Amino acid sequence: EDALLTLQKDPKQWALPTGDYANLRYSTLKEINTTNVHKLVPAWSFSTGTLRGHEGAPLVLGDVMYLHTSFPNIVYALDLNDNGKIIWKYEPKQDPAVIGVMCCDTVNRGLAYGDGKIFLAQADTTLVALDAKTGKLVWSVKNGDPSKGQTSTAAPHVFKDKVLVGIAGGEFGVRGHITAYDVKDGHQLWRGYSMGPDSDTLIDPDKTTYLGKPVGPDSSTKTWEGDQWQIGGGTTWGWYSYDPELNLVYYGSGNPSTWNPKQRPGDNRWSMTLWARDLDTGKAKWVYQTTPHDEWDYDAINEIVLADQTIGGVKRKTAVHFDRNGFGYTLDRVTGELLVAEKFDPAVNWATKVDMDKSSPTYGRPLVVAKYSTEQNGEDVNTQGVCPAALGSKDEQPVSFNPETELFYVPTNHVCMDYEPFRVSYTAGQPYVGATLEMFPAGKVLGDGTTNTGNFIAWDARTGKIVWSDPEQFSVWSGTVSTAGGIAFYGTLEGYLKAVDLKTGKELYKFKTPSGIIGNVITYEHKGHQNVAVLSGVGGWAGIGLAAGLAKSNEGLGAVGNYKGLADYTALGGVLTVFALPSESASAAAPSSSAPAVWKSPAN
Ligand SMILES: O=C(O)c1cc(C(=O)O)c2c(n1)C(=O)C(=O)c1cc(C(=O)O)[nH]c1-2
Repeated sequence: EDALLTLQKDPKQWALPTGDYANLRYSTLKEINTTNVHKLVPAWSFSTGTLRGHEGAPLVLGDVMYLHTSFPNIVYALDLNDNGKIIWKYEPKQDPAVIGVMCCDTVNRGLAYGDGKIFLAQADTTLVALDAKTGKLVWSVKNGDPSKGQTSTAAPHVFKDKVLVGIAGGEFGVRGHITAYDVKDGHQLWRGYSMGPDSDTLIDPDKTTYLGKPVGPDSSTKTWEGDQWQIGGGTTWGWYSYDPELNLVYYGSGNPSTWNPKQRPGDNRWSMTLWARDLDTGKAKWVYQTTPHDEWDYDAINEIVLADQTIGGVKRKTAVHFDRNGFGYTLDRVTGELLVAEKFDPAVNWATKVDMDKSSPTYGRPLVVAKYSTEQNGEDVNTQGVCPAALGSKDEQPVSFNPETELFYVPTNHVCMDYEPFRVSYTAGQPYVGATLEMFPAGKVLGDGTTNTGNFIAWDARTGKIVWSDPEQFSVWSGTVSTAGGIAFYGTLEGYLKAVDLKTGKELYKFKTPSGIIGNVITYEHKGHQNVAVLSGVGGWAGIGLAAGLAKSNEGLGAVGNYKGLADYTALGGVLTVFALPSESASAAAPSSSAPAVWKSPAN
């Protein structure tokens, strides 16, 4: 029996960092709906005590909320019955040297729960299991080595009786892997690398498939020159999903190292790859590489959402993925068959399309436009006006799928770049980047007079079409939740929590929180009433200028110039804000026996 599976079906709680195994980020709660959401008010708030970027979201289990922070990754257990009074606090002791090898701010994407424990993957790659009741350390393991550039930013994911963690450090030549540990005592069960010999990747040459065909022996190593795969990147710092019926885990691997494509001939498999692995053995069932031989840093780590949809009259178990490269992919998650691949950002110009002709030698591959090929233009040549920019048409900020509208709600970037590769040599623990970038609004390339660097869109993954698109001044770097109340919530880099109508995209509510939002909105129920919670705290790659105090336009791996306007709207600081309807409208909307007391001051 899988207790977590039962727990995630209860909309009163938010038990997984992704909401549920499928990563739908959908809630059946509907007390807050299209007609009353404009009345939403902050009920209580909590300063996390750290300043830099706050990604992810708290967990809610019963009357307790578990909250994490940016480095040094403090964990709080907060009492929901007492406006967030601290039940316990855990503060890891970590060597601050790790900050120097974190590429994109000192973010952490959150906690996981299972077997009575709260799991934290610290920046220094230590995975700790804390007693959920007391905060006492139960066990800890080292998953990597920061002196080699290995760090942790992703949330751990508990699937059944295993806790899965990834590794970051693609800009330091780290070879990516995903590792499963036993929730009980932390002993390692399996580790699957993104690249290397079949015994490392846990690929079976005869059984693991790529677009329906077995991959054959040495499918990874033969696409690299010599032993370059050993420093090949393909890190695993995104969100993972799990299908209990198929017993398969889904996730994506990141960019090949270095960013200079000339230095690593070949397809660089299996970087930039969507993976389906057996939860118990780690064995790969299928792989699909979105960007073979990456020339732009289009990591494929973005989440894979498991939604069941009817496509061409056939009911499918689909896997939907919005890649950094600007294509929205729909695959059959049982077989890895490619069903749809279309651009979800109108700016995308590096490829004309993904070849969908099964008889073609380039089947399943993007058709690259020569002008935007940093490989063809070569080293020390500035390839200009490539769309999207390295941070993609979407980065790690997760989408939501709404089963009622059958649409995906997608936080996107609308940013292009100039990209100049240069030669680098590898030294363990030193940056191994190999390109300089400059980023700017996509309108500069499109020539349409627009200056927005984000859009919040609704997407139909059955056809690969944008249904509506709301421009945002800045990239939408916050994750989304959608509800049975007909609303999607997301945050903006200026700091607004927003609610929009699922059908039309019409803005129904906004509230300016204390700092820019790069966290993911969640919703849960407490004492009979629906609450919405979000972490503010500007940072991440988009907010790195503010978070790390950088000012030169091409600093922060090229992001600083593009987002410099943020300083006119917001400043640093981690704060959780919890929203609810005021008591009169809440009772009118949904009569309840329990007292709607969350927004009353403790004095009442
Ligand atoms: O290659 C890597 O290992 C790696 C790690 C991370 C990270 O751990 O945050 C990011 C990236 N790459 C990256 O390419 C990227 O766009 C990015 C954005 C962010 C963020 O939190 O805003 N992290 C990362």
